[in-house]
Amino acid sequence: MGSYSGTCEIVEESEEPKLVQRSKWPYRSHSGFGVGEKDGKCSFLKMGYKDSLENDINQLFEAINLKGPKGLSVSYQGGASSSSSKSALKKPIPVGMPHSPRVGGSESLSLKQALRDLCISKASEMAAMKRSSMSISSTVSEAGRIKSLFNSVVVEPASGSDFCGDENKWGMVEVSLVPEESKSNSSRMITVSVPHEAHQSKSLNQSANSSPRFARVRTEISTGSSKSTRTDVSASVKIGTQAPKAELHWMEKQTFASSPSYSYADDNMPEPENTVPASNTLPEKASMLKSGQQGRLRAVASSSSINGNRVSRMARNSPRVAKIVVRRKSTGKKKIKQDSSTASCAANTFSEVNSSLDSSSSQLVCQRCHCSLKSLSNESNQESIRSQSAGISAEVSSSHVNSDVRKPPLVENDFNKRRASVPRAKKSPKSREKEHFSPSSSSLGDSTSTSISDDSNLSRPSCSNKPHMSKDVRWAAIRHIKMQDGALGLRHFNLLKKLGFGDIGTVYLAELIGTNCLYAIKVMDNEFLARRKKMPRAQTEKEILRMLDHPFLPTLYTQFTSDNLSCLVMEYCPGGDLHVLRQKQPGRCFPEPAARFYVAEVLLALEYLHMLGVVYRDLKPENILVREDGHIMLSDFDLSLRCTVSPTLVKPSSNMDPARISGPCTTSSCAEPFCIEPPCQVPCFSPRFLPASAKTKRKLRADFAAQVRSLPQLVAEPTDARSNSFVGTHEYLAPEIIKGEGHGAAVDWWTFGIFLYELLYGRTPFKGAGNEDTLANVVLENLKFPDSPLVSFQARDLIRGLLVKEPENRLGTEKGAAEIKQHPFFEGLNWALIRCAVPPELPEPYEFGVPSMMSPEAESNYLECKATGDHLEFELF
Ligand SMILES: Nc1ncnc2c1ncn2[C@@H]1O[C@H](COP(=O)(O)OP(=O)(O)OP(=O)(O)O)[C@@H](O)[C@H]1O
Repeated sequence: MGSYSGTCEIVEESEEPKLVQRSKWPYRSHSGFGVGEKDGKCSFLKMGYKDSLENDINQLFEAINLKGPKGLSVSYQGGASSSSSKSALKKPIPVGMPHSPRVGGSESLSLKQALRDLCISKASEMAAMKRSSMSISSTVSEAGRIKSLFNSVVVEPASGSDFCGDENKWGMVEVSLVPEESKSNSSRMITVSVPHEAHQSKSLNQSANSSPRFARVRTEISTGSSKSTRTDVSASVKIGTQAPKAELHWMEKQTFASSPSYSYADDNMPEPENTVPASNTLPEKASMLKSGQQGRLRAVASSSSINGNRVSRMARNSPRVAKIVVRRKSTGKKKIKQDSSTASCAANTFSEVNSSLDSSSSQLVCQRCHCSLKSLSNESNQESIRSQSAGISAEVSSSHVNSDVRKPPLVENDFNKRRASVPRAKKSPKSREKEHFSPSSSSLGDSTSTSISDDSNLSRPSCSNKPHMSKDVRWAAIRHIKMQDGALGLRHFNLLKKLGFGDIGTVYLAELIGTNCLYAIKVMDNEFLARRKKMPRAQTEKEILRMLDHPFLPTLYTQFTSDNLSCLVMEYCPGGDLHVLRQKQPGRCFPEPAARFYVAEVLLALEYLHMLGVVYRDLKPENILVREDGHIMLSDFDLSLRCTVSPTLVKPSSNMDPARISGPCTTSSCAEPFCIEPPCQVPCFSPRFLPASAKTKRKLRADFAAQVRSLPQLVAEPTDARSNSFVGTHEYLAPEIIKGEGHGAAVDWWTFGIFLYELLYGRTPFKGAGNEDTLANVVLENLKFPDSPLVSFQARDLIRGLLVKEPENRLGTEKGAAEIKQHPFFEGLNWALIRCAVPPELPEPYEFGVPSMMSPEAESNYLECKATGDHLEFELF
């Protein structure tokens, strides 16, 4: 058919094999290969132009004469006609070159005339042909698409396999993706077009599955000789050696392309037949890709997910683009599992990241192994990288397939390996330590069910869930020990001092050995708790501590069980508690500004707890610890009540008690905050006369506050939580608890009022001679304020609003902490920045750090647990 590569043939549809056998028209692929049809072997036919023309005409005559207008089929034929399938004939086979009749202009007139006559006389056939030509046009675009991808894939016969014929191997060939230059240099390559769209590849996949002959296409994209990103794509290309069409079948073998260093095999996928081993795959092409030459096919993982069941990949070719989107199961684990080089390579990558971050990071030097612990800023950076990798919504653009590295979660893997190699013998033989996971979690189940292995702990460090402490080196210290020894136990700590004890345990100051990091460890004897039926209290405390992430609440770094002792490793507060601190104040009470500061921070902590569905119930100065920086930390949650919270929008009630919304001296003619006008009934601290402008400003602020109070309020605190437990401390018990009427979050506002009262006056308001008297006073006695010390009207007004005996009328019951925050006692306070405010001065310098009485060098600490009455005593010896 002349020298053109590619032919457009009009062939008469035939179901008779013999007719097809007669049709021996050669065809040529544009690469110069011809495929004969009979024996299935490749034949390279070259014909002279004239011979070819005459042969064509003869064949045409023969075809026209022999066949009636049963229907004509037009086919861009990639091979000789096949008798195998009628349906197959209906689909044109694309061949990648222009199609034109081979009839030229230099033939003899008689021949031309004969042809013309033939055409005229066979008008009916032409009509049929016209109908068929419509299908040609509709299929040309598809053919073009197939052609484009066909061109992008170079088919090379696999070693030992015959492209055309090896029936034993079903005509399987290896198709490798190579740079364009490689293709042009190869004289044996056949280009194959692959449809662009995923659904097309899917349909082709189906059709190819039913075809007997197909070629497997394996693509490999390498980024370097040593570190290769390999994308194995299994494609089946039905070559038209027996049927006059080609079908393509693409099946992604591997979808992992997040790093150029990965090599991966998927267990779920059957190994393709006749695939070339990875080592045989085009190293020179890999280097070409590396040097910037664009491969014919570039893999784009557009949205692959390691955890989900969806992995998408886009294969691009420039300028021809082929997209292959494959949905398949998770592959992430396997890539790590099955290729250790992957892990090591990624570890290198991470070490590079680490080194780049080192300069800006604070370091903690481990005294034991002399390695440095990076601050959490590094950890969080790495964490973000890990999570990016772990998420594997990896999109490796075609232009960045070699450089845009998605890092895998190899640190975890690395750690897991190290952990696996940590011998159990490293642990103390007498300790039976069981590690628990301590991140804040929305899960509120029991600790055994929520405890997570160390692996999970490290892959998702607790600090990542506690942003306000994310820079804390104590996280890094704990994690370092865990990575080093696999699990944390009491043996890792030097217990330096007993800080105190309560109903369910003893709290020790402890140093994590080799890190200079101090912690408060609450040690609880499980046997003792079980015997005294206090296990639920311990459990409640653990669960709540795990949830917390707030500047005025304790951070739980980790928890573990060691020798049947439950240990909670928390933030250490060196400033003592407010009860002790108050005793040290002149007059045993705090100045009002200091009291205001402390209650404000406590209010924020309570508000946060309420929003988490925790009613604290045990507010008292003993449970308010002072941090090193002077800010507070609310501790001790074993009496807390867990409940659900359903945020509601509360409109202002029209008949609100004026006492609850009173501003500064609202009933007085005086606008002074601390005036001595009779209606205020309180002496002022120091009479001041403000300039008119200040008065105006104050008035405006009061008006604005009133307007704010009149707005609807979103309440996200428990308003209907109920409990009948008799819990708390006598002097702090709310009337509804004493009366056993059932109580809810409002009890915290009662205790908040008692707390403020105690800070300001140095004693609680209803204290009696004994506990019984105290309880009776709480229920029956009216609130009274002593004459001294002097306390502002606003403070007393707030206390009055809080210590309302009926909980439904109590300040805070309706709108929670927001209602209390708006009280004039807190006017001008910047709630959002109070954590940055300068705290009240401590009465005397506190001894921060390690007490000298106990040697930090004492490495062999043992706990002795003594139960004396209802109390546990743990002693060091
Ligand atoms: N993080 C900490 N930092 C410093 N000291 C602490 C810390 N936690 C607790 N303490 C001290 O330990 C003492 C006992 O702690 P805690 O009250 O939590 O034990 P408890 O058994 O829960 O007590 P309770 O009987 O109130 O339930 C406290 O009074 C406090 O002084």
